[in-house]
Amino acid sequence: MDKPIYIHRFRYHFSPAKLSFWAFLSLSLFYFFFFHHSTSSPSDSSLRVLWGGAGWEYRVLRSSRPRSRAGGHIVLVTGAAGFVGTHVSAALRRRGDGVVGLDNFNDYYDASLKRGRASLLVRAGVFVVEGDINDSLLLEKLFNLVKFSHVMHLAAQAGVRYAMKNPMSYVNSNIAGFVNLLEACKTANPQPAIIWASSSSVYGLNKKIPFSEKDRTDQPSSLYAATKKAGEEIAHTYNHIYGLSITGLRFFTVYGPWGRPDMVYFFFTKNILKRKPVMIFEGPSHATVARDFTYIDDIVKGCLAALDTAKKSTGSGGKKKGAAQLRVFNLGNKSPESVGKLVSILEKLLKVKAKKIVLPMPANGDVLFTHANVSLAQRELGYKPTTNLQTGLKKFVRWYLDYYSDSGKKSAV
Ligand SMILES: O=C(O)[C@H]1O[C@H](OP(=O)(O)OP(=O)(O)OC[C@H]2O[C@@H](n3ccc(=O)[nH]c3=O)[C@H](O)[C@@H]2O)[C@H](O)[C@@H](O)[C@H]1O
Repeated sequence: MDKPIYIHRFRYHFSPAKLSFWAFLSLSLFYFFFFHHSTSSPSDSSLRVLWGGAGWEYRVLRSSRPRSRAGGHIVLVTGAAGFVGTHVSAALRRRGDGVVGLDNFNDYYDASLKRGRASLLVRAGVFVVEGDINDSLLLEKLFNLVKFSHVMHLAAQAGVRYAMKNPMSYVNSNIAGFVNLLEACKTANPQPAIIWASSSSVYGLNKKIPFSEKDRTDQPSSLYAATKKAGEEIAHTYNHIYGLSITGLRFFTVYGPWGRPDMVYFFFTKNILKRKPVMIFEGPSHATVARDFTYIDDIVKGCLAALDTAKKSTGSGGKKKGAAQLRVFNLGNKSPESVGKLVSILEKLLKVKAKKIVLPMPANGDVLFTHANVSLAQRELGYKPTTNLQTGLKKFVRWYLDYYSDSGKKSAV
């Protein structure tokens, strides 16, 4: 008996070879558009472009959703794979805010540490977009996709001494990148409120201690400090012209687990463990060099409080509708300690005697002393640092030993 005609037609169209071909083609197209499709950025061909596509948009949107629909901020965190950025992103997500991270994963220091932090964030439910704050198209795309209520801007070229080696990286990130971000924020609808990382280094050669927000900041001693000071002036302009609500936070030498390997507490730990010498700088006439070392958990609390107390920006469509909030706060520990004391705490925690070399501080942009007056932050943000250097370093050392324990895989750089 003849088979019905439709079965022949079926066989003709769906022979095993053709079926495999079409299946392969559809899967490739799906994979390409969902995971790999990226948009090119003509604005700067040097920027690595790793964003765009339906899958990427889906991840951005999912990450931006607050846990509960009622309330909950929607925050873009720049520098999310950085030291402070990771801790702040995780804390925001833990309490239920929607968080989208952004980071260019540059190689200023060991990028695998940044990848490790980003993996932590993925597990916490935060998607970190790989891209640069200088990429206007990317920022435009993100602001079109998500109505961010806040931007926590922590992406920056950090480090005081590196500014002598690579000055332009400070200009690119801390000035050009900041302006590019503010341009995107000013045109966004709604305009987000911005909280951003300034630095204790803006006090520069200021001699009055403890440093208060009212003290002079017109004598930066490093290019890093000068770019952060420029950021504060730029913030003033965007607040004044466009009604952006902006809060600058002057961080004082932040340290802790998942910290930055270019900072003293981190590479001194590495050197002590490897029985290599540590250089302790001293000022003229053997003056002690000291810092108001501030533990990361205290900084995170300050960042979240600044975000929670930020008023809305007043502009829309790039136009100011009324005066907007402009603030700056010190976030320090109120309790400076000498670098020598830091070394003696590390020696005890690591149970290794350090090979100390004391030498005059080179003319590298470092200042002798920092000490925060945090009474403004205490009054307005309820900021109250609670971790002393001994306790904070203990937590850092515990993390360090654990993270670098399988030293075959990771090596501190
Ligand atoms: O608060 C800030 O705004 C800045 O804090 C941090 O800068 P600093 O306070 O300079 O911290 P860090 O490098 O750990 O040096 C600590 C001390 O060790 C001394 N120092 C340095 C090197 C050395 O070999 N020996 C030494 O004694 C050195 O003279 C200094 O006194 C951030 O890096 C910076 O990005 C910014 O956020």
